[in-house]
Amino acid sequence: MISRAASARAALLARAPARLPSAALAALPAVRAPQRLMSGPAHGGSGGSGGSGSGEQPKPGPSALQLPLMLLAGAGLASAVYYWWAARSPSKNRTTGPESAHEGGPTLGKLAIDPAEPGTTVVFVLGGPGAGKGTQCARLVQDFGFVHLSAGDLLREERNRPGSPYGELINTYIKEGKIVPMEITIALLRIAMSKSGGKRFLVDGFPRQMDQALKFEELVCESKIVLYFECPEEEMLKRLLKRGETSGRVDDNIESIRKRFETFRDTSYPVIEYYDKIGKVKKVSCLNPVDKVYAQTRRIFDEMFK
Ligand SMILES: Nc1ncnc2c1ncn2[C@@H]1O[C@H](COP(=O)(O)OP(=O)(O)O)[C@@H](O)[C@H]1O
Ligand SMILES: O=c1ccn([C@@H]2O[C@H](COP(=O)(O)OP(=O)(O)O)[C@@H](O)[C@H]2O)c(=O)[nH]1
Repeated sequence: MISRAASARAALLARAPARLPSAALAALPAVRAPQRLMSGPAHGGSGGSGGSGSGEQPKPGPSALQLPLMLLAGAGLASAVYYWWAARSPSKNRTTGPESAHEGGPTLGKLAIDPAEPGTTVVFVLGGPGAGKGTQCARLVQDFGFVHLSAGDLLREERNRPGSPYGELINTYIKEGKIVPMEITIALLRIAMSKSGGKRFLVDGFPRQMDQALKFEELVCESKIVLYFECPEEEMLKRLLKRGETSGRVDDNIESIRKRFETFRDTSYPVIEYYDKIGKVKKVSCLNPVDKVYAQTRRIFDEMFK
């Protein structure tokens, strides 16, 4: 089992995109704690992730020339955070900044990525865009007392935070269906985990890329299982276009949806394959009404977490 896992991991890493280029470290802002943590079905039973569309502040789109420059700048900035972060790491499992993460509120630049408390349970909730991850998570929160953390919601909150230097970058990545550099997402997740005070987490929509999975598990916590909501693209497309009628999300439109599907196929699905090879994936078909999907999901949680 271990050697199969190791070889699967090596193969996937070989397919992972190259690291971002290095750049100078910029001064980094305070990260506000997300509002929906403990019970707030971040996605809402009917609106799903679209719920996070409230407060959506579409920004003027970049021109064709600006876009690659913004992506490059964003990548460089995030990369700088990563290298700074890695360079200061005194041990493999713990990365500590020069000052306390709690000094004057957590900041990305000063953030200490502490491992999660012993006894913490993390379930990664994966599936294509619009499969129904958020909808099912909201039900699980009610019945099993998990804290629901949607990585997408956390990124949208950070994007909307006045003064965030990541706002434009996050917005561009989301609109383009690309994956925001993991340094930002892992930091936001870790802050949300510690602020929640909880011990059991549904980490929804993350990891979307193999290196994110490995880094999160190295720094924060191993996942207990991976709940995979399987859904054909045509069904997800229908659901997303419907959600787009009210979500106000910058990416619930046909152009962005196509790009998100491509990213899911090429970059995120391999994460599911990796966890499947090591026996961690629990697959649920989403091609049924919400209640029926939930009945199957619930059975898995009854067995594992009751
Ligand atoms: N089983 C289902 N059948 C029909 N519609 C669904 C189902 N599950 C979710 N939806 C709807 O599809 C859309 C996407 O669901 P959501 O939970 O937001 O997906 P995700 O979090 O995976 O993007 C929402 O509008 C939601 O109400
Ligand atoms: O770990 C994550 C989670 C989300 N996203 C970005 O946020 C978007 C929306 O993700 P979310 O999970 O909210 O929505 P879904 O695509 O599942 O409907 C994605 O397409 C990515 O651009 C990201 O970069 N990293």
